[in-house]
Amino acid sequence: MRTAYSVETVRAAERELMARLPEGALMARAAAGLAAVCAELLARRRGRVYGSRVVLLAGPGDNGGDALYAGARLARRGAAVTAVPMDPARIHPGGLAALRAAGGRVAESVPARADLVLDGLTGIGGRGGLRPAAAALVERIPAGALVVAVDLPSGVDADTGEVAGPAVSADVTVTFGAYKPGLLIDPGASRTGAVRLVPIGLELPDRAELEALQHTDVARLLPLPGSSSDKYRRGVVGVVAGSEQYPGAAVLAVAGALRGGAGAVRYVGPAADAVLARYPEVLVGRGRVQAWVVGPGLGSGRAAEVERALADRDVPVLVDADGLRGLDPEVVRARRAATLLTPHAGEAAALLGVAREEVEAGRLAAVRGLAGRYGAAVLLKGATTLVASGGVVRVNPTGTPWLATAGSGDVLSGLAGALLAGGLSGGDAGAVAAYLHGLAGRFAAGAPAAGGIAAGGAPVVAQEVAAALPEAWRSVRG
Ligand SMILES: NC(=O)C1=CN([C@@H]2O[C@H](COP(=O)(O)OP(=O)(O)OC[C@H]3O[C@@H](n4cnc5c(N)ncnc54)[C@H](OP(=O)(O)O)[C@@H]3O)[C@@H](O)[C@H]2O)[C@@H](O)CC1
Ligand SMILES: [K+]
Repeated sequence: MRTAYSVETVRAAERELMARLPEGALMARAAAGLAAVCAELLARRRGRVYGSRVVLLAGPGDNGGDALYAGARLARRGAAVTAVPMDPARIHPGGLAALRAAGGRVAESVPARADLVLDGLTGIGGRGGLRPAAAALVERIPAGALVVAVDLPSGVDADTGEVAGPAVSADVTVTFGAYKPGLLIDPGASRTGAVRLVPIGLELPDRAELEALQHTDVARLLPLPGSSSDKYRRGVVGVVAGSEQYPGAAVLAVAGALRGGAGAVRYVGPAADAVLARYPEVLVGRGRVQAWVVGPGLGSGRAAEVERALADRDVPVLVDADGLRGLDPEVVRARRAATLLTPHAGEAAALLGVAREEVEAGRLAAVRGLAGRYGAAVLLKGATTLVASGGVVRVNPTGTPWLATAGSGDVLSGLAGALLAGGLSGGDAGAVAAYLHGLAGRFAAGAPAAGGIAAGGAPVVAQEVAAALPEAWRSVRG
């Protein structure tokens, strides 16, 4: 499990550790780790550190101090290091002295050429969008320079990933002691480049503010058939989806459910012919199920079917797409079995009564808000999909922009429904489904399976994502 901790938690751990260590020891650890990553990047780019041009954007706080101490280490290895303070009257005194002693210099403006720029303007002490003096330095970062963010890209909110105004876009982010939520959640996550964690000895609580499942966590959660399993024990998923206008949504939700390990899928709705033509194994009509999936492609005027599924209070229900329209929090709160809501930003905005942009800018607050309001698990789709339930938020690390394609969400609904039917809680079903769905998207696109938002690959269609789900299962199970 990858975990991310809030600024408050990191600061508390830092205080506890500092009390036991000589002054400056923590910053020295951070700077040593930061300099080592920079040296590695310079060696890869230029063959050596000696003679490379390094620029430090130095803010007034300890983030600037980290950059200055790391710069001093690089200067001692023969790099030409220039620090540019955001405010010449406020620069970390110890860091400045160390840099000068190592032969580094200070300039008022950003040099026109650089191999590497260290962004030490603001770290976990940054608030809101960058102030004009900081933004002016960021604008002058020379083209072609590698940008390494110190702790986090300046202008990104460490706790939420919100970006209010100008912010740095880094190639690499070197973060200290713990991941911060803002490094894993968009829009901040798309500013970090590759994230490298430098351990500095912080002792952190077991419960993190944000979690990201890894292969082994998903493998542990996957419901697998045992020797005594029959199709009912593996779980029957009821899919209430599709309409005359959108029969494809039914086919894709059914595809996701079948590939999600359901023992059987029961289809209810007007698209039975289309479903059966593709999947003759599907049962048609109402009957006993272990989980319902309601909403994909329903169109309007079908609220009664959504209410009927939710009224079955002891059967888990996933509500997606058209099923989310006007969803009553009281009805959901009254349920005993798991409820998983899977909105995209627009649907989440409608449920919260805010603008879509507000959800996109504050995804963490939105997913928490919805989970709290409905007393349910909520999966907020997006480039970094978030799943909130019972006070825990998980961010999906396997997403790929190729999944932003028509019908991809229908496959996800069926998949998560099958996991609910297999006995997973709403939060686990959502997080595991997002993980497998992201991996399948990457496999279908021919993109790398690991790493941040994968850039490689080619366009995919939703059917291919469903078809790649078995490969995702196999890769997770190892
Ligand atoms: N915690 C740890 O374990 C360790 C922490 N370490 C390091 O310390 C960093 C935290 O340092 P920090 O607390 O000094 O805050 P920091 O991020 O430098 O920013 C504060 C300064 O920025 C300014 N400022 C604020 N907003 C701004 C804006 N929008 N635009 C422009 N300026 C803005 C603000 O100005 P003021 O409000 O005072 O006018 C203040 O002067 C942390 O990220 C890590 O790098 C490591 O060395 C060791 C282990
Ligand atoms: K920074």
